[in-house]
Amino acid sequence: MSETVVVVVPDADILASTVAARLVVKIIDAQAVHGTASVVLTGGRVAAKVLRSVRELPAAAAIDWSRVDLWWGDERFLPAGDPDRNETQAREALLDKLPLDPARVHAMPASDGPDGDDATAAATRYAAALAAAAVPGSTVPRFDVLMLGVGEDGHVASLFPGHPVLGETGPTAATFDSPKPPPTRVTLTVPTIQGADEVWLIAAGPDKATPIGTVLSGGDLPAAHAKGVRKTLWLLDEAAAGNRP
Ligand SMILES: O=C1O[C@H](COP(=O)(O)O)[C@@H](O)[C@H](O)[C@H]1O
Repeated sequence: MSETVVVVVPDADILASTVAARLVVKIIDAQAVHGTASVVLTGGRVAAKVLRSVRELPAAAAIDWSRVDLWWGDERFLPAGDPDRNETQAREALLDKLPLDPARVHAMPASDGPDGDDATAAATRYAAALAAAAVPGSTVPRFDVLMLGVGEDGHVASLFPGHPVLGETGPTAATFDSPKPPPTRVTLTVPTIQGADEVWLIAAGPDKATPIGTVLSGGDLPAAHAKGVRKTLWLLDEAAAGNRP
C-alpha cells in the first residue's frame, strides 16, 4: 500500500538540509539492505541546494559512495559540460567531491555525445542503460529514491502539462518543444517514475504554491502522476505549501 506524506518546513535552506539528511539516511539504509543504493537525481534550483547540503552532513561519511548508483530523472539536451545541464549542476554541487564509481554515474547523453543532436536516439540509449541494470521482470533498475523538482507549471522531470510526452509508455522519451528552455530534453516517463520505491517531490518558494495546491487538491498536472510504489513524499517549504488544502 502506497502512502503519501506532506512535510512542510519553514524555508528553502531548512528544506535543503532536511532533504539532504533524509537522502543520506535513505542511502545508508538501502546499502544495509541491498548492498547498494540507487538514487535518481533531479535538476533545478532546490536540487542543487540539496546536493550542496549533503556535503555538509557528517553522517554522509557513513555512505560507501562507490556503491551508489546515480541516475537522472531528466536532462536538458545540451553539450557535455554546459552549465545548464542537470548533470553539470549536480557534479559541481556534489558529485565531483565524492569517491563515486564512474561506472555507476549514469548521466543522460549530451547533445554532442554518441548520438549527436538526435534526442530520440539519446533517449533510446538511456533506456538501454536502464535495461542493462534492470531488476528481473522489469525494464528499469530498482530505484530506492527518485527525486523530482516541481516547475511553476506543475511539470516534473521534462514532463510538461498538455505535452504529448506525458503519454509515453516506454522507459524514457525525448521531449521536443519544451515550454521551458532548452526546447529539447530527455526524460524518464510516467511509468518509469511510478516504478520507484519512493518518489520525493521537492519544492521551495511562492512560485510553486499554485501548482502544488492544485495537485494536492486532486488536480491533474504532471506532478500528480509522480507517485512511488511504497511512498510519495512531498517536501516543501512554507511558501511552496501556501495553497495546499
Ligand atoms: O528544467 C527543469 O526544471 C525543474 C524545476 O526546476 P526549479 O529550478 O524550478 O526547481 C527540474 O525539476 C527539472 O529537473 C529541470 O530539468
